[in-house]
Amino acid sequence: GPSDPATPMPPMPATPPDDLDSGGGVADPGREKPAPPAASASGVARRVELAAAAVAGRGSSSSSSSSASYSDNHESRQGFDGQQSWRREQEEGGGGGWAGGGDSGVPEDLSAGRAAGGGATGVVAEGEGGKLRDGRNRCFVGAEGDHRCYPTVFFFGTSKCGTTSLARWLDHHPATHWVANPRRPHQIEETGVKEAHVFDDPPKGDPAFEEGMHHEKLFITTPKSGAEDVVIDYTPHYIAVAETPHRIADIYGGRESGLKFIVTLREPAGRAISSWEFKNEYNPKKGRREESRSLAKTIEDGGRRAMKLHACLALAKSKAVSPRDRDLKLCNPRKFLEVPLYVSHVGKSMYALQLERWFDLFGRENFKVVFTDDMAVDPVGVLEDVLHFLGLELTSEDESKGLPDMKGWKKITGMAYNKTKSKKKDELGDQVTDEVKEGLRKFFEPHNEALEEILGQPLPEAWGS
Ligand SMILES: Nc1ncnc2c1ncn2[C@@H]1O[C@H](COP(=O)(O)OS(=O)(=O)O)[C@@H](OP(=O)(O)O)[C@H]1O
Repeated sequence: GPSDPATPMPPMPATPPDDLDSGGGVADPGREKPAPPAASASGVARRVELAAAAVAGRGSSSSSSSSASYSDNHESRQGFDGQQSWRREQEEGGGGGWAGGGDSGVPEDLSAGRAAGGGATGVVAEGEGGKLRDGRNRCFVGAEGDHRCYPTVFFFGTSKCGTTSLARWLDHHPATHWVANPRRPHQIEETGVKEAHVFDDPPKGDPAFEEGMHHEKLFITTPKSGAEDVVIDYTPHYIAVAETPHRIADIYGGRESGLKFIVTLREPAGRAISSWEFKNEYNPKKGRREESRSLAKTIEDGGRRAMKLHACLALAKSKAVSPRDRDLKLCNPRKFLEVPLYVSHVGKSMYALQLERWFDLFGRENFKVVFTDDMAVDPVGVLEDVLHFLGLELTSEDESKGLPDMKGWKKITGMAYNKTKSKKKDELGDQVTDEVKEGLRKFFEPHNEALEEILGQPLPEAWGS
């Protein structure tokens, strides 16, 4: 992995400050995507009420700061800057938002254009971009006449596996569009990558985000896009949350839904250490480090917990427990691993346990697995592979279908993000001994074997001990 000095890494000219999160929606100022199609008269069925547009117009001003440490940090639910103003607006009934009138604001039937909820109006595109599980169209036309499509691609790390780099590389392709974060509705109008967090955990006690409101969240966070575009929900943490694949399947259906998934994976010991380093940071809002355990303690705790989860999953298999009961009840990681799951450094590196849920629901064939190792060695090749998986090309003469030349891509993929600073590595280096690293790698050996089996492809050689 990239922490291994023997592995060549591309130059990292664009390393952002540590606190620049991958969810900040940092748009590349030099890059403009071609405008998505406006609603054409022929593509328009009828006007419907779209409360979402009202929400989009009243984003919280406090949440646009790029220095907000946001990435990988939501389970804490404390001190989230956008949340308070959001809730206040909900309580005040501000502007007939999607929660207005006791209705979610999502039209009951997008394709039929039936009115629902509060004040704004919009138009529905008929029959483009496929259907959701309940028969609604995946694409619709917003209040301002712009065309929007729900995502059909989910890109979830694991975090610390180079997800930010790959997402930002992909963002340079003109056909990619990114789902915004429902707690930061202003992001809908921004271009650029942001972590969506539509299908993971609702903040506790906020009625606007209670369980079961994922459809509504998706509806308000869907970016301007055409049916031919690739709309991506990028949320590295999804892999860890057992509820997430079930929530997605409830809306889209399973294997037959046509959804695609991108998953980046890194040698698990290296990932666990990077995750521990990342969280070993003083959080001024909390007045403490998010992760205060020593690395050794993390490994001991995490290993013990992870093995219990492993045993539960084996039991569920032997008793033929349904995937839903297994994931949501019997073997929910929250019962076994560290909560918040963001500090489950060992548990989140047990990729097979997590991917099994996704493969069961959506089919292995719909997943593109990217090894971080390959991103370091052949970034253009990795990106091309991912783009092909999405039905896209690196280059095209048509500016809506690719970049004009390879030179652009070489430069773009030479950028690597979220590298742990050497100052921090030095500070924590005493704990990251060869012995600890070797111990961790040994621990993960059987899990890597399980991973190789469910992936049906060999793991990078560098993962071996
Ligand atoms: N191109 C490329 N090739 C190989 N490795 C890379 C690349 N880009 C980023 N990185 C390394 O990935 C780590 C950050 O991963 P993420 O962006 O997923 O982190 S985060 O979860 O979004 O915070 C982080 O690892 P550590 O430095 O070990 O912490 C980065 O150095």
